[in-house]
Amino acid sequence: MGPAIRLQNVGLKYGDNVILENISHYLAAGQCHVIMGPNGGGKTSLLRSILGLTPFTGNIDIQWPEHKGNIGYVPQKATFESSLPFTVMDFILLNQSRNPLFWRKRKKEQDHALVQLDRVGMANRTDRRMGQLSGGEQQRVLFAQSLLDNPDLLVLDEPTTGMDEQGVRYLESLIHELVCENKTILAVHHDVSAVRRLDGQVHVVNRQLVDSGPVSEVLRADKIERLFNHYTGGNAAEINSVQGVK
Ligand SMILES: Nc1ncnc2c1ncn2[C@@H]1O[C@H](COP(=O)(O)OP(=O)(O)OP(=O)(O)O)[C@@H](O)[C@H]1O
Repeated sequence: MGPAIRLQNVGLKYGDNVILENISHYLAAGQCHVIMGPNGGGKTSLLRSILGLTPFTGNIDIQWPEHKGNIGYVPQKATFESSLPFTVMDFILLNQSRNPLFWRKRKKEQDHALVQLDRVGMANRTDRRMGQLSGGEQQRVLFAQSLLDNPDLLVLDEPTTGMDEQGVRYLESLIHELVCENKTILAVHHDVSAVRRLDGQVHVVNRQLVDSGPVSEVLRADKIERLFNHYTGGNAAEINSVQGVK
C-alpha cells in the first residue's frame, strides 16, 4: 500500500521569487494524483519539495500505512554524460547496488533489470549505449529504473515527454497496474487527453493550489479554458476566488 501525503502551508522562494505559496492539501493513499498547471507554475518544485530535494517552508508529511516503503522517481530528463560508453543495462545496474560496476553483472540483478526493461518495451535494447538513445527511449529506461525497488510511491515528472504512442501506452498500463496494487502515483502531466485516460485525481498548481478533484470535475469542458488561461499569466488568487478554492 502506498502512502498518503499531507501538505501544510507549503511555500518555496528562490530569492525574492515566490514559486509556491501557502499550499495545504491532502493526497489520499493508493491513488493516481496528477499535477497540472501552466509552465513555471511550480509543479516540479512541488514534486521536489515532496521528495525533500528543495528547501521548502511549511510541512510535508508522507504518511506510510505501516512501515516506510520505497519511493521511485522519474525526473523530467535523464542527466548523464552522453559520451560515456555505458549501456542501458549498465545504467540500470548502476543504481541497483553500491558496489563498483564490474561487480554488478550478477545474473539475478540482470534478470530483474531485464524484467523491468521489458515492462517498458526496452528489453531488446539493453546493449545500446545510453547516449545514443532517443529522448523517449531514455525516458522509458528511467521509468524501468524507477520500478527496480518495487516502489510504493512513484513520482513522475512529465513522464511521457518525447515518448511515442507505444511508450505512452506502456506507461499508462503500468500506472493502472500500480494503482490496482494500491500504490500511490504522483505525476506532473500536461496532456489533457492522457490525464483523462489515467482517470485519477487532478490538482492544478499555479503558485497556489488552484483546483483539485476527480478528472470528471477538474477537466470539465468549461474549466479547461481556465486551465489553459493560466498559461497566459492567470492570477492564482483570482482563479481561486472564481472557483471557490480556499
Ligand atoms: N533552482 C532554481 N533556482 C531559481 N529558480 C528556480 C529554480 N528551480 C525552479 N525555478 C523557478 O521556479 C519556477 C517554477 O519552476 P518549476 O520547474 O517548478 O515549474 P513547472 O510548473 O514544473 O514548469 P514546467 O511546466 O515548465 O515544467 C520557474 O519560474 C523556475 O524558473
